[in-house]
Amino acid sequence: MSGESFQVDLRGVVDLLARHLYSSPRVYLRELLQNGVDAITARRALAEGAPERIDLRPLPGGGLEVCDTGIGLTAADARELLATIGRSSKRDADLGGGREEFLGQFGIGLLSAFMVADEIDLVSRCARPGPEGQRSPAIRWRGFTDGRYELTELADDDPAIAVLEGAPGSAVRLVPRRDAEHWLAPDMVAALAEDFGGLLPVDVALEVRLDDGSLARRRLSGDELPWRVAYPNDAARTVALASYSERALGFTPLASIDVEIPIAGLTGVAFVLPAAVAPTTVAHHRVYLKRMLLSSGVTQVLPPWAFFVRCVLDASGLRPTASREGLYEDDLLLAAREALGERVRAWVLDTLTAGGPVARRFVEVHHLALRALALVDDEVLDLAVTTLPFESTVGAGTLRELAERAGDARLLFTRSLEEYRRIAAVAAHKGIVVVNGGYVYDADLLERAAARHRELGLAAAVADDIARTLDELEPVRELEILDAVVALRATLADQDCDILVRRYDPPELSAVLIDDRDGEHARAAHAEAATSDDVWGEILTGLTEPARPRRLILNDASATVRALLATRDGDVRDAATRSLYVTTVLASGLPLQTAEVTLMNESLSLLMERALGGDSTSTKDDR
Ligand SMILES: Nc1ncnc2c1ncn2[C@@H]1O[C@H](COP(=O)(O)OP(=O)(O)OP(=O)(O)O)[C@@H](O)[C@H]1O
Repeated sequence: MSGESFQVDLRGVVDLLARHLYSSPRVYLRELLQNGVDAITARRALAEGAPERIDLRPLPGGGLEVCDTGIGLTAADARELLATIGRSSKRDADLGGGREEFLGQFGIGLLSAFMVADEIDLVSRCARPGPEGQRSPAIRWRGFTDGRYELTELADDDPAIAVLEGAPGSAVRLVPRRDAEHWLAPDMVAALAEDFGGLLPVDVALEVRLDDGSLARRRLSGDELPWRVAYPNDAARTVALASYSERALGFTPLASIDVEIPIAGLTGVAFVLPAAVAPTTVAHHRVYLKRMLLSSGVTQVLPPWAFFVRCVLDASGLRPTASREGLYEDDLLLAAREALGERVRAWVLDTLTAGGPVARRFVEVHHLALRALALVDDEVLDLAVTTLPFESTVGAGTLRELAERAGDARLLFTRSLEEYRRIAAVAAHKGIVVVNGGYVYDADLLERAAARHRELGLAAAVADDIARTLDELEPVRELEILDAVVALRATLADQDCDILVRRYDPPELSAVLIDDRDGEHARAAHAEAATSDDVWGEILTGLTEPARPRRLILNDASATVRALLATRDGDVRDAATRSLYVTTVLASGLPLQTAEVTLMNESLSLLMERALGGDSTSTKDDR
């Protein structure tokens, strides 16, 4: 069998890797810094005290030179490593992954420079001595976008060597590509270097020309990880971390949570957002790998429920993807994500258990997050019962507080906002405690709380719960309005809605609607009524028969309803009944059908005609 190699069109590969792998040309600087840092790491493995410096030098004509005090390259290295795409000195041949101490591993990083440069010109001298102990000769390697390269060994008197200042190391010079000059401008270089390399442990500096013409180094890196700095006390640390969050993330945190996951070589801080965000928000975290910024948009380090924190992390054990803009989804990342989630969760539990101002503020701002978490986490649910506020007919309160208010009675909850609206006004006046379960997560949360905390006496409200809030009329009054009720029922028969009259508070409320389209509640109430012989049974029977899906329950305490029941004008009575029906449907939060809108318009027209027709002349006369 004869082995043949792929024929590769270099121009295509260079273009593909340089321009389609990375999301922005800005990463060119990160790749150059990374090569410098790795070269320095390799050199320090040879000679402990070797200098650790990277100089960024803007060139006249718009180019940029990046000089490092690293291991350097021999001509053979350059031929093998720089001129072979995908070849890296930093890969672990046995394990396939990148070697622990280095940032790079794929052997493609240098190509990213072609996003901003037409030519990469590298001068280098290897720190490793030759076979006879002699100093390695300096080399010059020039690579072009079309895949050509030139490699020369430099004579000791070659002026190109001057840049190395007689020491080992490398100088990479970029000749700007047309239209990409701004990526190489000094301010841009400083901003990129600070963003990517601000936390690097090596000395990265930009060369700047001072007013007197002399050159100076503006240091851009070397900061200790902010969470690793030794502060005089906890308060000073809190202030420093808060101000770091302002600079790096753009907000003053409500709290900060230290995180450490040894298996991933990970340390950092999770900052709690000071304001609420939608639960659908995808959280972006700032992740460093071996203190080089991977990306400020990493989404994979926390579980989705932790949308209320933003992390700044540094990890040595996690692996980057080839574009180095995200993390490779391996078992270690999975374990790290779980551990980080656990850490944030533990903070939530500790904070809520301890109480105090941070806990109060957290519940106030991030109650949605807490509800989301309580849905999937029993321990958080237990705490939520005593910390999370719910809206109810007796005001806002935690479930524990509301259960106390309900006393021996059941603590009811509705599964939707509409249901709550329908039931709330009447229940409030009766002192019945009903919790609004209509907001995001709440219905499911209340169901879970009801099942896990039976001591709360929490139960979903059904139609007969509403029935219990309404008083029967005196028999005399029943008789009095009998004919009127029959007429009213006839009016709404074509709406498939029954009419009943009860007396309840508040008197301003003319009617409530029981909407029981699936009929389940009605059947349950009916069955209950059939087996009970007390007065409730009768009321329930009254409410559930005939079993039309909707029942409009008029309030005999309302002046409007009393007037309606008393009127002898059939047209007005019909129109008023229909418009009362439609407004009650609306007030219940139910959608209006086209037929109902028509009904409303016709009824209102008639009522207005009657009202205006009677008044128009007298109004004039009154003036
Ligand atoms: N400044 C430098 N000093 C010494 N060697 C270098 C330098 N820059 C590049 N090299 C060598 O060239 C090789 C290829 O570099 P390149 O940036 O393309 O890939 P890499 O850093 O190995 O991996 P990655 O694709 O993950 O960045 C490196 O492995 C390294 O051996």
